[in-house]
Amino acid sequence: MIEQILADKVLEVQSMKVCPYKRTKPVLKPNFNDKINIIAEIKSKSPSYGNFILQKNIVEIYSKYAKAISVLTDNKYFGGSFEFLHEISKKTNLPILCKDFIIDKKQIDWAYNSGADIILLIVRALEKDKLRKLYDYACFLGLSVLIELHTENDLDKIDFDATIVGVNTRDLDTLKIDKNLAKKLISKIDAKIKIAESGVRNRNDIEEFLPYTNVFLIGEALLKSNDVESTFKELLCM
Ligand SMILES: O=C(O)c1ccccc1NCC(=O)[C@H](O)[C@H](O)COP(=O)(O)O
Repeated sequence: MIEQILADKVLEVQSMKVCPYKRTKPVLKPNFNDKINIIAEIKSKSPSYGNFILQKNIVEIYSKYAKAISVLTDNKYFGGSFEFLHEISKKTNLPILCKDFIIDKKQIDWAYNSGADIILLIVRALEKDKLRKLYDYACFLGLSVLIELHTENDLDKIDFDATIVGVNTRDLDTLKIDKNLAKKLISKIDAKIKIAESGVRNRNDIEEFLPYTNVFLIGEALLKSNDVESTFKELLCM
């Protein structure tokens, strides 16, 4: 799956124009100092789930309970766009994570100007040198960077001091969730902020990861909920 996504991304990047937006607000730094911290994700669809029906007041609810909002900007597989991120950034005071398959500086410029505060770099998607260059460029713009790992091999590509490191429980080829592999990997990371990403659906999943981290990137459980506030309360143990 990931090979196809990346091949499509190369074509998308080649046809990218200059971003029409100009960033006006300062870049926000995420704060994950609560007992449980949720980065709540907005996407219209995903390859593993299908289509989501987005509630009208979703940004408002997320802003009440989450510590940051993750916005998918990939269009083909997740139904997102930079325009969508730009609109969301105008409606919240939370830091925004631009979640995309970033392979080029141009995408970082779009993320920055559209209002993102954090970008995602997926280690599996990048050569070691490219990963470092994109990381340095995002830092130069003042953005935070979430470095995403899937396997232990990914660790070999990180020769810099990554502050925010996430472990995605979803295998990018099969799309299957493996929480045990993720827990093993997360315990090997020495980063200031560690994030458990994907497949966190309920309070039990949170409890399972709490010995390893207290920051969670959650999309599906919130997006398919009929009562998003109650789902937040369950996940946050309120
Ligand atoms: O979610 C997918 O189907 C997917 C497929 C291929 C590559 C990436 C994919 N997901 C990206 C993510 O990392 C998740 O959107 C994010 O961690 C939230 O996960 P979830 O809570 O399971 O929606």
